[in-house]
Amino acid sequence: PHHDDMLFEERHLCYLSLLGKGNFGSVELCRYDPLGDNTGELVAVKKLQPNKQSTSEDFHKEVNTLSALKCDYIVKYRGICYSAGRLTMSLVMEYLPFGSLISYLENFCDKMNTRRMLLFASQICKGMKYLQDKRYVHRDLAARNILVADHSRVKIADFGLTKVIPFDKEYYRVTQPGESPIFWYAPESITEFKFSSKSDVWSFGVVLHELFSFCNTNFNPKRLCMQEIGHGVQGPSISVYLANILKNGWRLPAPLHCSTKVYNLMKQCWMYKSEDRPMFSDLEEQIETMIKEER
Ligand SMILES: C[C@H](Nc1nc(-c2c[nH]c3ncc(Cl)cc23)ncc1F)C(=O)NCC(F)(F)F
Repeated sequence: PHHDDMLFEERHLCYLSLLGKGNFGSVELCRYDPLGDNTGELVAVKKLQPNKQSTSEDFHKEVNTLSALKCDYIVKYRGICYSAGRLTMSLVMEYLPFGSLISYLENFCDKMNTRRMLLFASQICKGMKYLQDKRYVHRDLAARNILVADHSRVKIADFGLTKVIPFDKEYYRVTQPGESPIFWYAPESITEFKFSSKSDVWSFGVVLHELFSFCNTNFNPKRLCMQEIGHGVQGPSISVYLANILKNGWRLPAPLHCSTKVYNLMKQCWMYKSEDRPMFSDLEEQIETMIKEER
């Protein structure tokens, strides 16, 4: 582990509440209180329950991924907590009080405006550009995996599916899809399990759609795609239908009150061929320009 990681002693980690569950285990809100006087800091503790989907090797990979990332727009890794007898390990991260972007948009809808959405979008671009420069592919970029630090700062989180692209390739190919968020996936990820920074760009376009739909559950990507595919389609054939409608040019419709310029940004991210999609640096420039033009 890196020199500035802390080793958290389990006896000083006080459980406060369950924040949420993933396909790896759960994330709990705890107070790290070595003085025992409730003055300790709040932390988010990711407990690993090795199951069929994720093993402790995956866990170590996530620790190595997270501890190498130092960016204002990526959730901060704080250290590790070994449980008694070192049977299970926990990943300790900073706690962001406003929670995921999904819950933030539901709770602070009235605070949202185009300017703030574009600010959040540019910060996600900055975080993704940082990841891309380190040849990381997130593979699960979605509003549910963006955390809100305060009313003007968001951070990318949940690096459970992140992979490093081999030095001699431009993409990462996974073997089997597992629990895939296919409605956020680029066509080449659905049909060939290929992941690259350009497939992350596609997912970023879907996050833009979620942002500008105010994460309105009636317009979430899964529901809109299933409406188009037909609710009668079930199970693994959904990805075949989804790949087909995307190949035939269907895309998520423009969210209500979304400007043409913002929808064009999404459509650039959803170009069928990955090489026709912009880089995160291009997207960041376009968004910065749009922020300046916003009154
Ligand atoms: C499984 C965990 N789920 C949840 N986490 C939090 C949360 C609030 N504040 C937080 N601060 C640091 C962390 Cl790591 C999580 C939270 N809130 C609701 C959840 F359902 C999670 O990690 N979700 C991915 C992401 F972090 F991106 F939201």
